[in-house]
Order: sequence, then structure tokens, then C-alpha cells
Amino acid sequence: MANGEVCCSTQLIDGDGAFNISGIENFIKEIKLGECGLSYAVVSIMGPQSSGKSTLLNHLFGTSFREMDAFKGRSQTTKGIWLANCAGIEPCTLVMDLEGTDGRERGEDDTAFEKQSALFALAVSDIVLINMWCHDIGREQAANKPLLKTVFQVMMRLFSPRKTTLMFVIRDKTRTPLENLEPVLREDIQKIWDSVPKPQAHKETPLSEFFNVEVVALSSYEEKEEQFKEQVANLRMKFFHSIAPGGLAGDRRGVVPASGFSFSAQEIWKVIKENKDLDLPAHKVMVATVRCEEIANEKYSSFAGNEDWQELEEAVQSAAVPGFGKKLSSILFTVLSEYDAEATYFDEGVRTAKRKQLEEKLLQLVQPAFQSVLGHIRSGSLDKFKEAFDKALDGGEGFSVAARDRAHSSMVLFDEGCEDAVIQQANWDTSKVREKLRRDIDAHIASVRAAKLSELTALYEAKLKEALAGPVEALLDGANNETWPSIRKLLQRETESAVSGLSDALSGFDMHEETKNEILARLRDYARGVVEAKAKEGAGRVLSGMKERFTTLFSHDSDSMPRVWTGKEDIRAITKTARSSSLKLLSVLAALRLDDYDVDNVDNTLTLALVDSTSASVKDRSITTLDPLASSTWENVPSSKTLITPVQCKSLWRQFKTETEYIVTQAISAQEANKRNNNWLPPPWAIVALVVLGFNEFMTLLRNPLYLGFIFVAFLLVKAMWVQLDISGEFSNGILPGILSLSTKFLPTVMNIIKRLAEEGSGQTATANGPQRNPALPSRSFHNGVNTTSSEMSSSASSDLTETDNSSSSKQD
Ligand SMILES: Nc1nc2c(ncn2[C@@H]2O[C@H](COP(=O)(O)OP(=O)(O)OP(=O)(O)O)[C@@H](O)[C@H]2O)c(=O)[nH]1
Repeated sequence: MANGEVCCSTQLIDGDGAFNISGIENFIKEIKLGECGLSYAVVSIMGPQSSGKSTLLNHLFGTSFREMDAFKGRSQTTKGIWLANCAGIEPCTLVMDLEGTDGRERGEDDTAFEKQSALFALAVSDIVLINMWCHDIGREQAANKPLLKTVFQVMMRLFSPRKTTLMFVIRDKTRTPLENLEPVLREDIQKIWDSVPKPQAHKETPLSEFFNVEVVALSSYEEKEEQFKEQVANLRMKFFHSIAPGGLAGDRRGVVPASGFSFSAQEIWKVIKENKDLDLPAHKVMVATVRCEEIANEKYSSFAGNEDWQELEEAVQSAAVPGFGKKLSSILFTVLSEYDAEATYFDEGVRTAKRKQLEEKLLQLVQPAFQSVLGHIRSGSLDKFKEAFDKALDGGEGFSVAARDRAHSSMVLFDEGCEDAVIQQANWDTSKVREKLRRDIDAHIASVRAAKLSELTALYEAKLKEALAGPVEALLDGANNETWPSIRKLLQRETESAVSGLSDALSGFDMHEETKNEILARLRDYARGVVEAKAKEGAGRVLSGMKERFTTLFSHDSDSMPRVWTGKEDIRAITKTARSSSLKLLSVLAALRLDDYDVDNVDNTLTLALVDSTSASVKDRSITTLDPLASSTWENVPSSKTLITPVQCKSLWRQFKTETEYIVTQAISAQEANKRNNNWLPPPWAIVALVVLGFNEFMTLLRNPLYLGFIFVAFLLVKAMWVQLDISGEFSNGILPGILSLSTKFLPTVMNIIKRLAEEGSGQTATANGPQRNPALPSRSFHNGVNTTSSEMSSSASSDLTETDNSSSSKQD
């Protein structure tokens, strides 16, 4: 074996025509045929059985095909088709040993396998050796004639067949030189070619179109072994670089890349077995299609199982991976390069199409990861934007400037991220995600803007409410002619201050003047709304306000001191004033007067209709004219500004008067009672009558002073009765209960007085008759277990008097 290389062989097709798939695949793996690309040649040998084919191949290519033992006779040793690699020949050369023709074992008629294997050899091989005995040349019944016929016949079954080299190896050459033998042989070949029926298209096609014919002659191996070996060695040299231009091989038009050899051979054998014609160019495309697809699938699987890719795929689930595009592009590049390397010798059209498919499949596989990265970049950019935007706003930057600048930065950040994530092999559009980011940013800006605007508006509204609500309420409570002008002034001042504050704050929002004016107008409306609400609230409880106002004015004097109805007060005037004031509250709260042009005569109408309604003139008028309050609208006041309608005012006034009448009545009663209490002296006419009528009695008293003493005692007694019976107290509850009470108390009181007088009398007697006591010591009396000194008694009596005096003096006052 040349170069000491190991030669492998396998049975490619067995005697029954079964293709040994696993055998050939192992063989190809072992000799690493797949790596050869197109740099390989296939040589096959045909010839009669036991014509020394195996012996020749083994010597020529260093193979180890089984040879027949010379001593056992000529019987078939090679069954089917065997495949081996030639040792030491460049490029890699495969050699096929075909089962011999004319075999006794298959019988004369069984030529099916012979034809099939001949066609197979022609389809697969670059060089076909035809082994023949020298003595068969020129012979009519030569053993190789049917074989050649078969070869030429099957050749026609190949569509646009490739040009194959037919090398006739003449065995056991005689002394006749080859120069003489060759023309005879070529003549034989031409004769056979001519006799073979050809399709119309190839009727005139010369043999040279399909075959390169070479002729070599070898000495007998058995008889002239040395010469044989020498000639074989020379022949071997022809097989070196056989596929190079000018080499032994044919045109190699139908050659398939080495990695497709196994599949190609199987398919060719299948077609041959099915007895179909073999279209080699189509076969080549078919092999390329199948093989390129196999390679592509293999590369796809190898990519799917690639650890770097798997890591990348997992990492992008949770976050954007820096350098994603570069990493993935590199893995994809490796895979596609591998495909290119393996598929390079296959039909270009098929190869490119399959590469495209592989690329598409790979990109389809990685696209979710890319989308995920884009998603992370988008959400990351959005988050960064939100953060930076919030910070800028907190730092007092203008809203619009902050929004514009931060949005721009975030879009730049996104673009950079996309650039980093983009996969070279793909031309994916990121504009949709970019647009989404832009939309998200805009939506965020809009929502923050809305929130900030409402925050600002709420702030100024709250300020306005605080500035208006309390003062307006106070102004309305103190309703007078200046109430509405003051409210208007207050409203204008506070509104303008709030509007200018809000206007300044809005300047940072870069908004249309129209929008800004709308917001400011809303704030103005709000301010009016606050005042309106307060006025409505006041109008809602106007009755209680009026009553309160009336009570306050009625029950207090000009110094806000509570009134005491002494009798000097002009209750009518006070009532009128208090009512007028209450009416003022009603008139102030009857309508909203927030605008300078809000001029009405509600006040006059109410005064005329309600306060002056008691005067005779009005009474007269009411007969002849309509009631000005019998209406649901005020003159010059639109209904939107009416808080209390005239009819409601009338009803309220009636209710007010009814509910306050009691206070007036009470005051009048109190005043009258007071007057009665103060006038205990009889009227002057009675005094004059007394003086005139009682002149005689008066003279009697002057003439007899004892009468005077008697009258004095009687007075004391009556006074004592008055005090004891508490007459003024009894009558305070009314005349009838007073009389009833006095009638029950009268007798016991009289009895009590008499009893006391009697006791006083007996006490005086006892003192006169009893032992003399130290006048310095106070005398004691014992009565009902209660002892009181006489001095205490006298002081008690005097206090009674004093009280009486006091009371009488106070009454005098
Ligand atoms: N006369 C002669 N005999 C040879 C030559 N070479 C080989 N033989 C003998 O022919 C016999 C058959 O040899 P193989 O090499 O087995 O022949 P084959 O054609 O491969 O036989 P099959 O595979 O059965 O078709 C053997 O006995 C060889 O010694 C030769 O050059 N001349």
C-alpha cells in the first residue's frame, strides 16, 4: 500500500441490489470524504468475471478487494459492487469493483443487475476501466462485446450525460504491439456504438461526445508478474491529479460534492432500480437541495444548542444585555460560515436559497430575544426619562423645557441601545418600538402635565377659597348698602392676584395662549363660584339671619348693652329699625351683584312693599296697584342671579314677622309691667279728690292727735299683714290665684299677728313684775325652741321696714 495509508473498503450494493447505507456512511466518515468538497474522483472497473479485475485494482490503487485463489479455478468472487479508497493518490480517489459480467452464477439471461450496475458506474464514476482479454480484440464473440453494448445503451438513459473516460485495459497482452491492437479495438468499439439504438436527438452524436476512450495493455499477471507490476505502476501515475484540467477524468459535469456522495449514490441506485431514466443535472440539484437542507438543519440545531446563545437568550428575559447585537451576530456569523463551508460545492442556486432559508429560520428563532432586548431598552429609556423628568421638575426647571430635553435624551438613549442590540444579519425595523416609546413619553408628559396643572389650579383655588369664603360670609352677615361693592372689590382683588400667580406658574408650560386663557377663565369662574356659593348659603339661612339680626338690634341698645324695658323706650321705633335692618339682610341676599352693572331696586321694592306697607298711602296703593312682590323675578335681575325671588321674600318676611312678633309683645308687656310697678301712687286727680273730699277728716285729725296714733298703729298692722302675706309675691302669678292664696293665708296670718302681739304684751307684764335684770344684758324670749334676743327682734323688724322702705324707695326710683 502506497504511503502506508490505510485503505478501507465496503460493500456498497450487495448481490441482491440492496444499498448498504450504514456501510457507506461509516466508510465516508472513516476516510473523511465529506471534507473533500469536489476534490475527489471515482474510478470503477467492469469486465468479465474472473478477468483479474480485483487483482488489477489491488495493485493499481493499493486496495484489498478479494481476489480469486488461482488454484481454485475461475469462479465469481466479487458479488454486487464494492467500494474502496485508493491509498496514496491525490486527490482522494474512490474505486468501485463491479460484479463481473457473463457470470455463470446469474445465468446467461440475467443481465438486469449487470445493466443496473453498469448504469450506476457510468452515473457515479469519472473513469470507467473496462477489463478485457487481449485475445478478445477483433473477435466476433468477444466477452466484452455485450458489456460495451450495455454501457452504450444505458448511457442513453442519462439525460445530457457527462463525459466519462472509458479506459480499456487489455490484459495478457501478446507480443503484438499496442499500436497495432488499438485501432482494431477502437474499430470494434465504434462498431458497437453504431449498432446501439439511439434516441433521435443522439442519432448523429459521435462516441467522442460521450466518452474519452483510452487504451492500455498489461502483461499477464500470472505469467509476467514483474512486467505486470511495472506497467501497473506506470498506469497508477495517470490517476494522480486526475480531476485537474487535462487529467484522466471526464468533464465531471454531474459531480456532486463529496459530502453528498453517499446520498447521491443512494438516490441514483434507487432511480436505477426503479428502472427510471436518470436525469443527472436534475439529480445534482436534488442532491444539492437535500444536502443543503441537511446542512442547514444541522447548523440550525447546532445554533439552537449553542451555549452562548442559550445564555444570551436567558439573560435577555430579565434585562437588556450590553453588546447583544455584537454577540448574537458573531454566533450567527459562525453558524452561517459553517453552512457556507459545508455547502460550498453544491449547486449555487440551491445553496443560496437554502442559506437564505437557514438565515430566516435563525433570525426567526432569535427575534423574540431581540424584541425582548428592545422592550427592555424601551422600558429602560422610559424609566430614565421619568426619573430625569421628575428630577428636573423638582429642581424647578420649566415644564416644557424639561419635557423636551429629557424626552430628547431618552430617545437618544433608546437609539444607542438599538444600535447596540441590532443584529448584523437582520434588517429589523425598530421604528415601531421607537414610536411606542415616543408615545409613552408623550403620554407620561401629558399625564404629569395634567396632574401639575390640576395641582396648580387646585392650589390657587384653595388660596382663593381661603381668601374669599370667610370675608364674603362676614360681609354678607353685616349686610348693608356697601356689602356688594365691598364683595366686588374683594373678589376682583383676590381674583386678579390668583390669576396673575397662576399665569406666572403656567408660563413654564409652553401652552397655547388660548388654553392658558381658558384655565385662567376657569379660575375666575371658580372665584365667582365661591362667592356665589357663600351668597346662596347665606340666602338659604336668611330667615334665621334676619331673626338673629332683629333680636340683636331689638334687645340691645346702641352701645350693644342689653335693653331693660323701663318704659321710656320707643318700642315702635326700635322695632322699625330692627326690621329695616333685617330687611336689608334680605335685600342684600335676594340677588347676586357681582358685576358693576348689577344695579337693581330690590331694596326699594322690599322696603316699599314690606316696611311701608302699613302706612295708609301704601294701603291705598295696594288697592289700586299690583303687589310688587307678586312675582318670581326681580326687575333688572336675571334669574341666574336671583337668590331669593320676590314671592319668597314676601313669604319669608311674613314668617319673620310672625316669629319676631312675640319678642315685641314681650317687650311691650315688660314695659307696661314696669310702668305699672313704678306708678304705685294714685293718679294726681285722685290725690286732689282725696284732698278735697278728706278735708274734714284731715281737720279732725289735726284737732285730735290720738286719731293720728290710731292711724299709725293701723298702718303698722296693715304693713305687717302686707309683709306676712307677701301680697306683691302672691299677685305676681295673677289676680285670681293671688286672691285664692291670700284667702287661705289671711286668717292664720291675722291669728299669728294677734298671737305675737299677745305674747309681746305678756312679756312686757312679766318684765314689770319679775326680778330686775341688768339692763345691759339683752332680754331673751323663748318661742318654739327658738330663742331670739329683743335687740335681734327689733333689728329684724327694722330690717323689715328698711326693706319695705328700700323697696318703696326703689319703687320710687
Ligand atoms: N491469465 C491471467 N490471469 C490473471 C491475471 N490477473 C489475475 N489473474 C488470475 O485470475 C483469477 C481471477 O482473478 P480476480 O482478480 O479474482 O478476477 P476478478 O475479475 O476480480 O474475478 P471476479 O471478481 O470473480 O469477477 C485469479 O486466479 C488470478 O490469479 C492476469 O493478468 N492474467
